[in-house]
Amino acid sequence: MAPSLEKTIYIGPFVHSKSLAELEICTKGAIGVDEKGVIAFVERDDVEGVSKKEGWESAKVVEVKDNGFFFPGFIDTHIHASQYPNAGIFGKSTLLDWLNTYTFPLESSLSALPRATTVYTRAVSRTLSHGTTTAAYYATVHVPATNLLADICLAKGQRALIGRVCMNSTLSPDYYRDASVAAAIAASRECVEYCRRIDPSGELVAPIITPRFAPSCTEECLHALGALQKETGAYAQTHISENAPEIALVNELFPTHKGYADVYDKAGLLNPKMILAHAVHLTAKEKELVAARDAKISHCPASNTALTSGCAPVRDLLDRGITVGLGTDVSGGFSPSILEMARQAIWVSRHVAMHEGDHAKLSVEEVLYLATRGGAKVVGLEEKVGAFEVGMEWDAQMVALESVPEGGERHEDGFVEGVDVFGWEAWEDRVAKWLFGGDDRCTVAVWVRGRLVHSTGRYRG
Ligand SMILES: O=c1[nH]c(=O)c2nc[nH]c2[nH]1
Ligand SMILES: [Zn+2]
Repeated sequence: MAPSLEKTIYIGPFVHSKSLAELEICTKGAIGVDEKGVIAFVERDDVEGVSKKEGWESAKVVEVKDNGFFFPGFIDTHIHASQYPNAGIFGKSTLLDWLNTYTFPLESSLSALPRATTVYTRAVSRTLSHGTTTAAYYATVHVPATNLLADICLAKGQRALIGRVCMNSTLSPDYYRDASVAAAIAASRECVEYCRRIDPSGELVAPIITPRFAPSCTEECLHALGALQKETGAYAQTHISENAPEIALVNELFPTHKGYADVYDKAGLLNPKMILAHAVHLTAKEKELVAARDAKISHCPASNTALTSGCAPVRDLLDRGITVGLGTDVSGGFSPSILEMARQAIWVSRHVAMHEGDHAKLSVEEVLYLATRGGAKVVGLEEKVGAFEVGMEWDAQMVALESVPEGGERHEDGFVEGVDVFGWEAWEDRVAKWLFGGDDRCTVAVWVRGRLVHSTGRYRG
């Protein structure tokens, strides 16, 4: 059960997605959030009257300042908490050599709990500070360290799917892999049970079955994980069609299958509760299969560029009715910020458009939808988070475009921390300036289910 909170009215401009193509920008809003962190009303006109609403007379009031607005919390649909220390370290590697050079050694070192504590505490705090209120995490193969990540998310108040990584094939290094299928399943089951013990409602922390990717798992292991997903009703996540040598490897390892997506499908893993990261090079037939199974896709633009994997065809995926969210994919991706991913998604779509035409271009509205409502659909939380509607939960961030420090002043030339606002910009343009020029310095405060989970010195709540 969520602890009882103070009834609060959030007053000021708010921005959220109404649909893929449409943002609502309300320049004078008031949102009432009840003791359970649920949105009780959204007022767009009579803001002055809200404190006289019956039952809300003594509610706390939180106001936006500094040319700011409330925005839904971001949803990171694919992030390796265990790889956070390596963010930005990838050299000129591509996926398969990157895994062996940078990634497996780091992940393996997280068997040491003190090290895992440091890494996971920083990863969760850092993502919260960037406005990420929900994350689908990969941990490592280690059960105690994976459970520790669940503890940290619960304590810090971030919604999280916690994935213990399964990798039993001999392609994984012998210093870092599951000893057998039975051991992989037993360890995964332990993590599922642990998450459900510490958060029986699953409101904040829930388990996610995590075959690393097809080359890391034997066919028998993938089938056993499919069965475990069915038995537990948990979500699942994996990687798919990230780069060409990886796809060639999958075809070599699974010669009787009809391609990468078919490997997961035959294992019972291609279903509405599966999150597929990357999906850069799916064939038309595979996209049809993913759409038919209603599996979800996490678009990881920074990672796909960093590891030179390719440009994911997001417009095509959306046109086919596939649900898409954004993933930082730290540390294939260099940044823990979903705002940065939204920006990168726009850039990648421009590169696709250079070859395929303007239809491929994603707009500001569209990438902000992917960052919030799209992500919420990917993780099955679309009724609860991703927008400001009555009955949804207050997972939100207070954005300040300009931040004049308390007691401080503008620099004499007008310069302040944040995004320069001149005052004459249309609101749509302010949002675009945030998307392209903003960062965590603009994220003044963050709430999950009405609980304040991050704030900076500039928050006056
Ligand atoms: O971007 C990625 N990051 C990983 O850790 C990984 N493992 C398999 N495939 C992967 N892709
Ligand atoms: Zn990944």
